[in-house]
Amino acid sequence: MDDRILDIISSPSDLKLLTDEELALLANEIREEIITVTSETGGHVASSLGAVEIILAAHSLLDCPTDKLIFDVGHQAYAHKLVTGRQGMFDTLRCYGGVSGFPKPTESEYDVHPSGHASDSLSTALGLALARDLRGTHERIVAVIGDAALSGGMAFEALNHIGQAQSPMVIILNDNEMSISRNVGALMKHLGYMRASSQYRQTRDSVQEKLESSGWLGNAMANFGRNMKESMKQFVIPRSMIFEQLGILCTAPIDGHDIPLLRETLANVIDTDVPVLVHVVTKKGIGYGPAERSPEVFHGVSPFDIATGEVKKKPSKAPSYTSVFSKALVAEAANDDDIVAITAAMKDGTGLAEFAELYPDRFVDAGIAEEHAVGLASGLAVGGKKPVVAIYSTFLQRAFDQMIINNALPELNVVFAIDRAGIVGEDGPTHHGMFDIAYTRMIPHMKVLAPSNEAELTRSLRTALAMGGPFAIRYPRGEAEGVEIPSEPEPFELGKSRLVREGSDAAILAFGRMVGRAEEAARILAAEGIEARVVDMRWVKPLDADAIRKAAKLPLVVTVEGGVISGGAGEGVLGELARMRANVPAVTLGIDDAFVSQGKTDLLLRDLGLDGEGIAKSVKKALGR
Ligand SMILES: Cc1ncc(C[n+]2csc(CCOP(=O)(O)OP(=O)(O)O)c2C)c(N)n1
Ligand SMILES: CC(=O)[C@@H](O)[C@H](O)COP(=O)(O)O
Ligand SMILES: [Mg+2]
Repeated sequence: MDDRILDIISSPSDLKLLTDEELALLANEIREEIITVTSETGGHVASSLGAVEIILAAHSLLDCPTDKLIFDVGHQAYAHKLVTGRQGMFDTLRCYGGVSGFPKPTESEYDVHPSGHASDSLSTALGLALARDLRGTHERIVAVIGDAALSGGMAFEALNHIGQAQSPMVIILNDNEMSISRNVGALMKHLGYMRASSQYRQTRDSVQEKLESSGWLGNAMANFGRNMKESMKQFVIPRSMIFEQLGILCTAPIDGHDIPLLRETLANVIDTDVPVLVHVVTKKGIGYGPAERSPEVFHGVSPFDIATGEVKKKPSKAPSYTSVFSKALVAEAANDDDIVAITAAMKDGTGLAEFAELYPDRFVDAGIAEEHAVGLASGLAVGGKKPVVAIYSTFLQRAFDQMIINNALPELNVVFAIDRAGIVGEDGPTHHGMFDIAYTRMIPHMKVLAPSNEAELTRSLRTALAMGGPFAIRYPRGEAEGVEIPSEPEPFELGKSRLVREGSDAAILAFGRMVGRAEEAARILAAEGIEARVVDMRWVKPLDADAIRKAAKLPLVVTVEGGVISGGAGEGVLGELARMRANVPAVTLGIDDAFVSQGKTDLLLRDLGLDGEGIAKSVKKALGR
């Protein structure tokens, strides 16, 4: 590619030298770069394509990094990365050791906070604004937030505070009517109303203009037009000004792909002395046909063929855990009318699309609102239903309190289907499901299952629905193990593990996906003359005390789990050993006290010493071999 404007942009201040036409050319180049790179790396294509002009317009007016540009979720910020000195390494996007898919302060001084989880940008923005006010300085604070992220509880709480605090800041609402799938909720309807009424206002104003300038129609008609305008104002304003009622000035919706209009509007409000919301209407995926046509697919996409938009499928030996869960839940729901499935804006990601299709009345998309989703589940359970709440491990962190107080304390029948448990890969530290073992097992009344393969997953769901009470089932992202799935899954016995392999030199007590790795370790060890017993512990809570007692009779006990060691299942085993006064050396393997970076899951597990080789090495070290 010759003579690209992009290649001479080393910092956002370079954008100030460009005309509107040049900025529009740059937007095209950025789109081409995003599509080229993500076709190899995968990534959040549709949201990033939709936010290019917003980012260029904002950066061309702001003086970052002194001024602050904050991104909600951060999945739309690729253009920001490209104009803040990272285009040279942009082809490493989401790769091991490469550029993060989200804003990351340790990567660039232009990245304000580690984005990844939705709806937190406004709180951060207000915090920055209050800190600025206390300092007595005048930097500009701008937050970019999507229409779906704005519906999250944290964003609502922040709006409530922003309206009261009246600290100057600009909120750019990037309204594309989409979450990952179609956006939901009353706020989304309200935004639609604002868009529609603004279109109405434009038409009405232009009609009025024509009427007023037309001698042919005469004054009487013009006055009629004016009267109509006044009466419509009363109709339009009270219903559309939710933000203004909260004390936040709000612009009429504008086209978020029109750089001159964006720049003009932002220039008008950027030196505001009150909070202002700029309502920007965009199209998710704009500039790339396949992404425009299928924004859900191109929200977060694997590598794809640019010409056709077809996702490059890796050969797989097994279905994904998510799709196994999806089918198992549909099968359970066919026999039990009380089952209700709940997602927090992740219908496709959590595999609930088929359920939603088959049982629309028993499916709830709560929006990006994990706390609410879990609270709602509790209400449904009190009302006699059996809610199954499917949420990614990392996002369920948001609903920790609701799990404890609303669900576990009253011992309600709620099943938490915790998808993306453990290392998830390219999304990196904000998305790894490292904490769910710790945060579920500490909750009284909660039972926790960690299936080690797809057959175990179907049995786990059957067990949870049959046994009742608060139940968590954790399973990982990606391909399952390729074992046969029972057509009639048999429920488990409470707190009973499964012996996978016998051995007398050490016992490896493994949880979930780590069972396969432990078996691999046992094979490596066997080749060196060390016989390790491998136990699929199945239950994180209650732990199988018998299996632990038997393990304590061997020279070494090793636990392996795909989450944090601190507070994890291994520490539960240590507790059992202590209670038994067992005098046996024990090692807990898992994720040490650190966040885990991005990259291919197998690579990250290897780094963590949680592949077969790593586990075998730890066993040998502990045995002094
Ligand atoms: C707490 C939390 N829940 C769920 C998600 C998953 N998620 C990422 S982006 C997204 C949709 C965002 O929609 P919107 O804010 O409108 O931005 P758009 O992608 O439309 O630009 C969701 C549900 C998340 N990142 N964080
Ligand atoms: C930005 C975000 O939070 C989601 O889009 C997430 O990246 C989805 O992850 P999966 O690819 O595992 O569904
Ligand atoms: Mg959106």
